[in-house]
Amino acid sequence: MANIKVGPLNRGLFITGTGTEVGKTYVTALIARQLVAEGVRVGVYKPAASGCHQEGGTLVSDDALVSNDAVALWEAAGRPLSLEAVCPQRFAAPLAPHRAAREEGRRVDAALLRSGYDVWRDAFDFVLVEGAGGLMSPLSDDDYNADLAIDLGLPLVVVAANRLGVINDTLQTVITASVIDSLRPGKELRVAGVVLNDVAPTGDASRATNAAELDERVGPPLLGCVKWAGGIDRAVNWQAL
Ligand SMILES: Nc1ncnc2c1ncn2[C@@H]1O[C@H](COP(=O)(O)OP(=O)(O)OP(=O)(O)O)[C@@H](O)[C@H]1O
Ligand SMILES: C[C@H](N)[C@H](N)CCCCCC(=O)O
Ligand SMILES: [Mg+2]
Repeated sequence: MANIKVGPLNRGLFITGTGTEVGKTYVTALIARQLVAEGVRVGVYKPAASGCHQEGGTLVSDDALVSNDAVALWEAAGRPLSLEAVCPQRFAAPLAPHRAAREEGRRVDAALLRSGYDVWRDAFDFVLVEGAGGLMSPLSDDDYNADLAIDLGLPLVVVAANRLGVINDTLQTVITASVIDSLRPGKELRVAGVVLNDVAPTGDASRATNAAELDERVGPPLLGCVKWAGGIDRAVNWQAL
């Protein structure tokens, strides 16, 4: 009997990006809706969100704070569990979460960043985790997004904004992931692929060639391209990445 090598069960993806406002939420919601349509029980997790708004009344605690990202992910996944479970740590200032927390005299709870994933991992077929900002954006006082992705053991999908500069931005992110052991000895991060996303209805001349450039220059596959207000332009088996 050939010894069948069973690889680690890929139970989810960590969605990072070439930065903030590149379409991580938009693309993650597209993936969630596709998986739901395929009958997959999808979990969605936004470990920490900043730039949250308050729902009515005065801001008495972060209970009143709502993350638009969390709402978009929760709706796309069919309203699993609760918004609180989707995003347990919410802050108001449009800053990196650790800074937004400090503005409120609080700290991002590094342990909760990790433990908040458990309920999703244990109860759902596949979990989509959206980071905050890019791979080396701080999450807590002691964590970058990369640190959480390492500890959750999930492969990365890099959402890249389809505009001039995307080649550098994407290569920087992908190369950083590939050499993460130089920052975190003994650790590794795998980039499952890149999604090129139109972040505006119209764009610059580079839009015509960015996909071909990334295909040629970036090691991990270009999984798909997303037009403004569109879907992913090809079939992707997200669970097999
Ligand atoms: N392909 C697209 N079509 C239509 N709207 C888009 C598309 N990509 C992004 N957007 C919109 O652009 C804005 C920024 O996108 P999004 O919120 O997904 O970025 P993000 O990377 O998740 O940002 P953050 O770092 O704050 O989480 C949002 O209003 C989003 O709905
Ligand atoms: C507020 C914003 N929309 C994001 N949620 C947070 C982006 C943090 C970026 C930090 C950095 O890399 O400079
Ligand atoms: Mg987002």
